[in-house]
Amino acid sequence: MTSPRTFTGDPDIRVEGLTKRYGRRTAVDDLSFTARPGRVTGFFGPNGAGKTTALKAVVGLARPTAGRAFLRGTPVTAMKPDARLLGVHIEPCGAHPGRTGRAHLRSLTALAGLPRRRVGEVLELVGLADAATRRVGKYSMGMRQRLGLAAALLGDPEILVLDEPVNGLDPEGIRWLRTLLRDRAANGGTILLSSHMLGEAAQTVDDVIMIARGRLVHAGTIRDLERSGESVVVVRTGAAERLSSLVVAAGGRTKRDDGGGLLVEGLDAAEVARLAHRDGVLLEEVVQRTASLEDVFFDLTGGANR
Ligand SMILES: Nc1ncnc2c1ncn2[C@@H]1O[C@H](COP(=O)(O)OP(=O)(O)OP(=O)(O)O)[C@@H](O)[C@H]1O
Repeated sequence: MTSPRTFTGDPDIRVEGLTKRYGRRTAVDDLSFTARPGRVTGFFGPNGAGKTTALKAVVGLARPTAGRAFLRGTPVTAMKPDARLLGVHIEPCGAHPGRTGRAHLRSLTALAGLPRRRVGEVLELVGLADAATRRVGKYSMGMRQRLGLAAALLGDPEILVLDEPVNGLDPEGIRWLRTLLRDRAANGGTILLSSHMLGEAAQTVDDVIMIARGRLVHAGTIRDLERSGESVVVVRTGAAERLSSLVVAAGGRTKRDDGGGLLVEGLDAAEVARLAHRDGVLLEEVVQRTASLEDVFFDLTGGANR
C-alpha cells in the first residue's frame, strides 16, 4: 500500500446475511455490513456479542452456517491467500512461545512469498526491533499484540482486519496504533477492527458497525453516533413537583434520579432555568449532562453481555 489507491466505490469488505451457529447457539445472526477504502470501520459489541466469530468468517477462517463475505466483490471462500491484499490479526496469533519474534515473522514471510526485508521493516514499524530476538513466551500482552500487528502488516496489505487490537496496549501504544491506522486509511487502506470499548476507539474510527447477541443494532458514522447522545439536565430543587409540571407543559419530560434530583429531557439547561425563574421556583443546582459514547453503546446494545 505504498501509493494512495483509486476509489472504485466498491466496498472492500461486504458481508451479506452472515449467520454462524455452534450447535444450538447462534453466535452471529443474519449480519450484513460493508467496510470501505479510506476509512477505519469499528466493529463494536459487548463481550460475547459475536465479533470474533464474524471477523473469522469475513477473512475465511470460519465457515458461515449461512450468508457470505466478499472481498472486493469476490467471495472470500473462493480467494487464494494474498498477504498484499489482506492482513489479519485475530488471537491466538499462532506464534510458538519458544521462538523469537523475528523467527516467527520470518516463517510467515517465507510462507506468504514476501521479501525477507519485510521482517525488519515491520519489527521497526511496530516498535519491536529491540525485542526481535527474545522468545515470544517472554513477551508482555502488549508486545504480543504488536507482534500480531506486525504479522498482519507483513504484506503491506490494502485491507486490514484486526480483532481487539487495542487490548493489552498502554496509552502510548493506543495512540501509536491510532496514528498507524489513520495513516493507512488516509492512503486508501481499508481497516476493520473490533472492540468492546466504543469510547476508547472513537478517535480512531470513521464508521461504526454495532452488534449485540450476534445481530446488527447500529451502522453509521462515529460523528452521527456522537451527535445522537441526548443530553439530560439534572436539577436540584425543593419544588421538584412544581418544576416537573412546568417542564411537561413546555414539552419536556422528567423523571427522578437516584440522588433525589430531577432529570429533564427534551429541554436544555437555559430553558429549564427560564421556566423556573418565571414561576419563582428556586433552583439549587442545574447541570447539563450529555450522554457519553459509552451510554450510547449501552443503550444500543442493551448492555447485552452473554
Ligand atoms: N468454537 C466455538 N464453539 C462454540 N461456541 C462458540 C465458539 N466460538 C464462539 N462461541 C460462542 O459464540 C458467541 C460469540 O463469541 P465471540 O467470541 O464471537 O464474541 P466476541 O464478541 O468476540 O466476544 P469477546 O469480546 O468476549 O471476545 C459466544 O457465546 C461464544 O461462547
